Amino acid sequence: METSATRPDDGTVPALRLTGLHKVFADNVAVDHVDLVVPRGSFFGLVGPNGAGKTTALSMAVGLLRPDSGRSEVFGVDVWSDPVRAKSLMGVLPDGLAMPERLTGRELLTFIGQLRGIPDDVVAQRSQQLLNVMELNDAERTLVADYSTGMRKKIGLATALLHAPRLLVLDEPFEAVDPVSAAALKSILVRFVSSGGSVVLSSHVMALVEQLCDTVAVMAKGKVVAAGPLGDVRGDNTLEETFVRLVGVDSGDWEELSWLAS
Ligand SMILES: Nc1ncnc2c1ncn2[C@@H]1O[C@H](COP(=O)(O)OP(=O)(O)OP(=O)(O)O)[C@@H](O)[C@H]1O
Repeated sequence: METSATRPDDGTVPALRLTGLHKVFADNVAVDHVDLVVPRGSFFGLVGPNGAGKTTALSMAVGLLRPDSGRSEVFGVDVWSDPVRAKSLMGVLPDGLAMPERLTGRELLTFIGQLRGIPDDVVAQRSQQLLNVMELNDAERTLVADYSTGMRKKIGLATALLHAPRLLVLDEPFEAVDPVSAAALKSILVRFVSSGGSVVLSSHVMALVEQLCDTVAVMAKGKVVAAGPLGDVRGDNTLEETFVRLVGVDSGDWEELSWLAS
């Protein structure tokens, strides 16, 4: 049988392929046999309500959380059987990224660059450029421990980009990022895709996904309920309308909160 170690990347394998990915926490099925294909060169948006399983699926996809079953391949390389090679191809911004808190932004980039085996002069040059673009220059002498949530997202994205990956997997990259920084991040990601990179991001902001992404998947209760090119998934509706139709709205029992009425 052909293995990921031998399968050549002939230019047609997808950037990311999830096959039968499954994860149960106690008796809670967080991700339920998910199949997903992220075409190379696509800007892929993963949406779903709170608790749908997005973070769990992405964590398994990038090798941070071991699946109960199923597999994840990055450009044909199995993330769990060939993690070093798979991780060299992708940059990851996980949810709640744990970072060495007692390093400054520049020190963190230098540290990550050394771990990645990138030559020192290249790390220094790329770090400066990333700090500039992320508008973290003023904060380069600030310890990560003292960064705001949005600044942590930005330095996290910088660490994900440092080794020039071919695929970026970003869990809620715009959460807590101010509009000016968000515009800068968007333009970095758009340029990354237009130069041949592939991006997968999760978000709750439908307008942002519609603006950036050409391909989307909607998750609900651990399953993928729709996936494909944005235009096919939303049809003549907005993504938000499609999302609400697919996921359903549970408006709850307002009577329970009658004490709120003045
Ligand atoms: N480490 C864990 N231990 C136990 N249950 C977990 C764990 N991580 C996630 N879950 C559960 O798995 C389900 C999916 O959670 P997940 O965080 O993947 O959803 P999500 O779609 O990313 O949600 P959100 O949009 O709120 O971030 C939820 O029911 C959650 O409570």
